[in-house]
Amino acid sequence: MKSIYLTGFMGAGKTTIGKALGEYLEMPVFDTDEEIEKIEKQTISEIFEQQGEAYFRACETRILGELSKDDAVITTGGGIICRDENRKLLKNQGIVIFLFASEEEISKRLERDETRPLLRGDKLERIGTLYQERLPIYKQAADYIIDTNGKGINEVVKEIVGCLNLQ
Ligand SMILES: Nc1ncnc2c1ncn2[C@@H]1O[C@H](COP(=O)(O)OP(=O)(O)OP(=O)(O)O)[C@@H](O)[C@H]1O
Ligand SMILES: O=C(O)C1=C[C@@H](O)[C@@H](O)[C@H](O)C1
Ligand SMILES: [Mg+2]
Repeated sequence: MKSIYLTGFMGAGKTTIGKALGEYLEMPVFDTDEEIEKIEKQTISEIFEQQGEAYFRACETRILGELSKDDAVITTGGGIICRDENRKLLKNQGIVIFLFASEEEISKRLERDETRPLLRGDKLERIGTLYQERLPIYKQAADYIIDTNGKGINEVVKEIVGCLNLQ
């Protein structure tokens, strides 16, 4: 089958849900952020600090193109849908599932997380601005939308499996 791509805002649970989904479906899982960290031998924060966001975005597009295998779960970085080129790759390469979580839920999940470079400074304000900018793009780039608000990891996995008729 075509690969399953999980998209969504930082903290939507792409990495967490993707790992559980891959186990459930017995499919390999690739995370674009983790692949970039392996290749660059730096954390995402270090790449942003030392090479800048434009460099990170170029790595992200390259990795997305390289991860065009079938039969895999691919979990993406929160900003992947911002580039037109990436949206085309996603559309052509697989099934795109947008993991929705409300701005309030995202703010709660990321309250104590200091690993996201784009949320430095006033975190709630940064989340608010990026969330409003990106929400329509996630929706537009998605084949399916799964609401994760108030749901546990296994519940979300079951919903994805159900909506793809894979159960
Ligand atoms: N459905 C959920 N309910 C409660 N907490 C969740 C849920 N999904 C994820 N989380 C928690 O939210 C935090 C962020 O999750 P995760 O790192 O998977 O997000 P992400 O979408 O991959 O973010 P990023 O775009 O920054 O990579 C983690 O602490 C995770 O345990
Ligand atoms: O939403 C974003 O733009 C990002 C999300 C993370 O997954 C990382 O890709 C990085 O921190 C940028
Ligand atoms: Mg992630």
